Amino acid sequence: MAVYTTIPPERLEAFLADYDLGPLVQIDGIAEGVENTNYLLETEAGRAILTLYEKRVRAEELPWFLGLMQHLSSRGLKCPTPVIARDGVALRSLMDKPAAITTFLPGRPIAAITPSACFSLGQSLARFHLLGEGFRATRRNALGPEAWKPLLDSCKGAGDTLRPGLTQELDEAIAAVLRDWPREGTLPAGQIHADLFPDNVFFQEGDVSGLIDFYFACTDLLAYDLAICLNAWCFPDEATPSAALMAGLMGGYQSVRPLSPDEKAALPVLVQGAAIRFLLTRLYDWVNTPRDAIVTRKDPLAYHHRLTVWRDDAKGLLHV
Ligand SMILES: Nc1ncnc2c1ncn2[C@@H]1O[C@H](COP(=O)(O)OP(=O)(O)O)[C@@H](O)[C@H]1O
Ligand SMILES: N[C@@H](CCOP(=O)(O)O)C(=O)O
Repeated sequence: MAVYTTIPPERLEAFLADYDLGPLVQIDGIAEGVENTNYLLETEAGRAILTLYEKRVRAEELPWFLGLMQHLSSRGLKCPTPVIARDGVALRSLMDKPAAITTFLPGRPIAAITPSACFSLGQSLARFHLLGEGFRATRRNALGPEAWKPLLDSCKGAGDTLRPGLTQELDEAIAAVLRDWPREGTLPAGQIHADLFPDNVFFQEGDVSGLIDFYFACTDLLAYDLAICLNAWCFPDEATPSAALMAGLMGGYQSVRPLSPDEKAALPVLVQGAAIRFLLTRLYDWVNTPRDAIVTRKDPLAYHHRLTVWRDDAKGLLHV
């Protein structure tokens, strides 16, 4: 569920009066998503998404996220763009929470991941990276390598209840990955999406029709974004890697932005880092989400499987 805040009709009407969208035809709460409250708005001007930003997104960072979306969509990336109100401002307040309207994107997440879907995803990811070049403001990755050990420590050994020995194993894996992590300035960096999972990519007739959910986006290594996608898209049963899906993703990406030899050489450590990052945030949520919460907790061990696979032979699997 992702409707944490309901809006009385008179508050909505007053909010919409600041826009040039015409009268409201219909409003529906959107069940998908976990972080924010999302509504599908239908006005005389067409469809749009109304988002009320809930606790986990820091209000002071919203101008950066909205600015990046505006920058990328105005340069042709298929992603939501903030709708500007009559006073020229996109980020507003509704029900005492930050709120914004963004454009609606057609399409749906893909039902079954195929090599050609991965190719199309790779192309979109590379375009994101190239088009992000002109967006100068930066945002540090709050879930980057230096955050992993504190995140593990904050779980206070709870991982061992999911898998005996997991805490120590992760402690050692983090240390090993940090030792090999590319030094600052050695690989191309820029704006990355950082959470481009299958639920955040819409498809129409087999091709990507839109990228959504920019609220983990940050400034980091471009190849790390590809490493996140290799984890999220190329393990169809959550444990076994698919060579065909990886080839599709790598091929699509490199058809738009070829990786440098240094980026290729770093990919084995970047995929391990990406597996650790999602394992840890899922573990944190596993420990800290009340059992009766309506949100479905995601399985941390799915990323332990991936980490094991990468540690075994990332170089061979990725052909780098
Ligand atoms: N621009 C958009 N166009 C169409 N649907 C959208 C758009 N943005 C969000 N949605 C819908 O809202 C859902 C939740 O959005 P998302 O940004 O993933 O929320 P959360 O940040 O809460 O996880 C998506 O799965 C999708 O169905
Ligand atoms: N993609 C992350 C969780 C973040 O969820 P989202 O709904 O905001 O994309 C994971 O799978 O662990």
